[in-house]
Amino acid sequence: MMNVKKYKKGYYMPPYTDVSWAAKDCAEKAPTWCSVDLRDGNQALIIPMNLTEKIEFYKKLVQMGFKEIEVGFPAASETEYEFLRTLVEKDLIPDDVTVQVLTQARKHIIQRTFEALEGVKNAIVHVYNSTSAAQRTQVFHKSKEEIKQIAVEGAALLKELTDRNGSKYRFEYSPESFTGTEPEYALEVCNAVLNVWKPASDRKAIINLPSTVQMSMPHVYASQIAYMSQHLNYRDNIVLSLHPHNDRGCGVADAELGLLAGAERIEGTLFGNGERTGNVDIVTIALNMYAMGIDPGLDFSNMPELIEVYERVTRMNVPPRQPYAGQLVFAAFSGSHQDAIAKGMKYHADTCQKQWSVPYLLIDPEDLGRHYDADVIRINSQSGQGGVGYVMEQQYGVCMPKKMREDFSYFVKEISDHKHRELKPEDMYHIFVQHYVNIISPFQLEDFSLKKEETKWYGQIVLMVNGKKTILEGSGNGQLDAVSNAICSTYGIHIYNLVYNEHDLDSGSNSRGMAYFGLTYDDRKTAWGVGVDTDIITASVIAFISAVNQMEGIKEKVKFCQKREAAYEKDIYKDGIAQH
Ligand SMILES: CC(=O)SCCNC(=O)CCNC(=O)[C@H](O)C(C)(C)COP(=O)(O)OP(=O)(O)OC[C@H]1O[C@@H](n2cnc3c(N)ncnc32)[C@H](O)[C@@H]1OP(=O)(O)O
Ligand SMILES: CC(C)C(=O)C(=O)O
Ligand SMILES: [Mg+2]
Repeated sequence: MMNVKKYKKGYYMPPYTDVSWAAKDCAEKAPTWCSVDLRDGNQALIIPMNLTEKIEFYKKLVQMGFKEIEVGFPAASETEYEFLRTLVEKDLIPDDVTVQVLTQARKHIIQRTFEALEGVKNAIVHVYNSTSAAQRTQVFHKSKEEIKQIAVEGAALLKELTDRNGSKYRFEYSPESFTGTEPEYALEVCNAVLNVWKPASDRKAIINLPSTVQMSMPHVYASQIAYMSQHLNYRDNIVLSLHPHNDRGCGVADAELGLLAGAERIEGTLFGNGERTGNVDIVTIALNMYAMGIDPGLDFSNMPELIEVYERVTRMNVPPRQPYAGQLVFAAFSGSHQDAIAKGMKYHADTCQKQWSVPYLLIDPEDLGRHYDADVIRINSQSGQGGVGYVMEQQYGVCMPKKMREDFSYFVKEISDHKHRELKPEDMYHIFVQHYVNIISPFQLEDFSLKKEETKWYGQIVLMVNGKKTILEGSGNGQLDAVSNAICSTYGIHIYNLVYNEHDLDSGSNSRGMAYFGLTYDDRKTAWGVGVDTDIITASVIAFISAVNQMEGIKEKVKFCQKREAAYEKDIYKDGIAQH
């Protein structure tokens, strides 16, 4: 049974702060990114990554441009410890990359962490303890003062061990469960930690404010961040960091508003892996910036490869609607979207647009290594002629006349609807060929030979008509006209309003041409046919005959004519002698 009375707000609004941050429309530059895939992401996996998998993921993060990477919780397990040792011993930490390690504020855990760090040049040692009202009461059974003391002692030990081994490690403190902590108290604890570290401009401390569990609307978290930003001591020597989780589905909103409110750094994971509903998805925040013209400083140009590595080593899936990354996030199935995208792409190509503004596509999928043909315009029963025409043109160089595209797209949609599935480009091409190209019943072209005399063309057209060889005489203003006149007058076919188009299919001396014919008959019906040949006149004749063959009732009409012809012949050649 659901019982709403069981719940109340678990967060605390901060005392009034300057809210001018809320008037900004977006961050001015990218924050410092810190990937916590190998720690927070890893600790949430059903099977945490093994050493080999962690190394592969780590290398990918470095390759993408991460300069701060939380590589693990070295005191947690042998694998975690060994991983950091491997990075050191195999010299896998570039000079411009800082590895970060997480530790509880407990002496033996901190000591073990420092053992793992032996030989690391640039490190951030990240210590945390929970400060929330719920954890103070239920988990630690300690007063506010005692909890603050845990943080202060942990901070002091970090400083002592760092000073002792002569390294210049940077420090990070997280009041874990910050979002369930009274802001004034979180501030008091953070300031107490900072008083131990006394950060300087050349060795800034990181204060990381996690929405360990997301509890409020994003502007509340942002107000908490603004409050901390405006009241922390040593503010100029602090990097204010966010660590949003996603319990209410607002991780990205928390991060974006938190940046406006004063934060400078974001801890998150690729595709939002992490505890429960995950950590904030760095891909989304970074590409949201990219889409606004802000360089995120991370490289996502081969998203398919990134996804492949991520899915393999974490055994997680990137859902199809995951922003920027999911298989379907650039796909348009619906007709009006496809039409606008196809026209937008053409506009961009024709006018050499520098600024991306194609309708329905927030960014250019090709920037992420995705392809228009395979990823964008996809065909099902919701699609329209714009999309169908686009795919046929891009994939097969088939540029149908506009009216024919309409005819073809309805045909394609109907098939998709009845089969109840998406149609791939090869399916459509197959339908196109079967339905329009070189249709041979009842008429099949065998040969034609026409000559021009003065202004007119005369000659013979050899056809198989329902399998019977038939020679027709024809004349007309052009060769096509001669063929058309011969067939139409012999079989009583009335057509008007021809639509004709042709183009090269391939290049080179042996190139083939494609010709299209649309014939209007019975006032409103149109039949379409297509011919392909190295000789464009032959292609056109085939297209014409194919279109005639597509006319409704043509088979019956031709059969009737053939029967009448046979009867007539029987009549006049009765007994082998001509009667008239
Ligand atoms: C929100 C986050 O993601 S926080 C990070 C969480 N990640 C992980 O925990 C993954 C790695 N952790 C581990 O492998 C283990 O927890 C270890 C090895 C670090 C420690 O294991 P254990 O010693 O068995 O202790 P455990 O983690 O259960 O902690 C329990 C004790 O530590 C105390 N404790 C927990 N966190 C902290 C902390 N951050 N600082 C100080 N004390 C802490 C608890 O109050 C409890 O104390 P008690 O025994 O006096 O009741
Ligand atoms: C360790 C801390 C930063 C954490 O992961 C969290 O609070 O979510
Ligand atoms: Mg976390």
